[in-house]
Amino acid sequence: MSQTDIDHIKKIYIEADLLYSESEVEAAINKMAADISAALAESDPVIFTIMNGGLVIGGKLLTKLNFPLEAGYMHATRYRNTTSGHDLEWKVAPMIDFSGRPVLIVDDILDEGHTLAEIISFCHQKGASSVQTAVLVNKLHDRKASEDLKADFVGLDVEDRYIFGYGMDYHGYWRNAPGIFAVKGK
Ligand SMILES: O=P(O)(O)OC[C@H]1O[C@H](OP(=O)(O)OP(=O)(O)O)[C@H](O)[C@@H]1O
Ligand code: HPA
Repeated sequence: MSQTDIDHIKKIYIEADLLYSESEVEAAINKMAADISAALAESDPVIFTIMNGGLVIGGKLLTKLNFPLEAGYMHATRYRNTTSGHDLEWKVAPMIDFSGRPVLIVDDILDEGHTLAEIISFCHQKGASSVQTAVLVNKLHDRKASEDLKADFVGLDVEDRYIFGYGMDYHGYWRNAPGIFAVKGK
């Protein structure tokens, strides 16, 4: 990246609005972990993190789930480091056989929901006994892929703006931002 581009990326962070501080996000993750444990502890689930955005929430959740489970990842992308969605592109399929087992999909954000809807249908096709979803953030708007599309476990609701931090990127950057931020003017 050129210096001008990096300067732009720095400016995005400096000017962004903080929606949830690190401690607020951590509290939400603790609550998600407790709810997931209560629901899944006895069911021998397979937990798949969706890369790349799920990287932070997947890792943070896993060590708080104190019961037997298998963990893996899938990589699918719809935004490809831009700020608007396209068709879903599969990059890495799951490597753990989950047929006949409950699956929990973990991702950073449920925005329009096309990504989760496709992944849920893929897991059913491949024989999961049940498919549940956990997202750190649900974006509030009326553009969901279908009206009844909701995640089973949600950390926080966010307003209808472009957000980054805790795994969510702005043009590939700031997945590492320690809080949930909204881009100024977006
Ligand atoms: O609800 P949707 O409108 O489908 O958007 C949500 C998806 O978009 C992001 O992934 P992205 O395609 O940006 O890839 P990334 O995980 O590599 O950032 C995010 O991680 C979700 O998987
Ligand atoms: O608001 C967003 N931020 C980052 N990644 C995303 N993927 C879908 N929506 C978003």
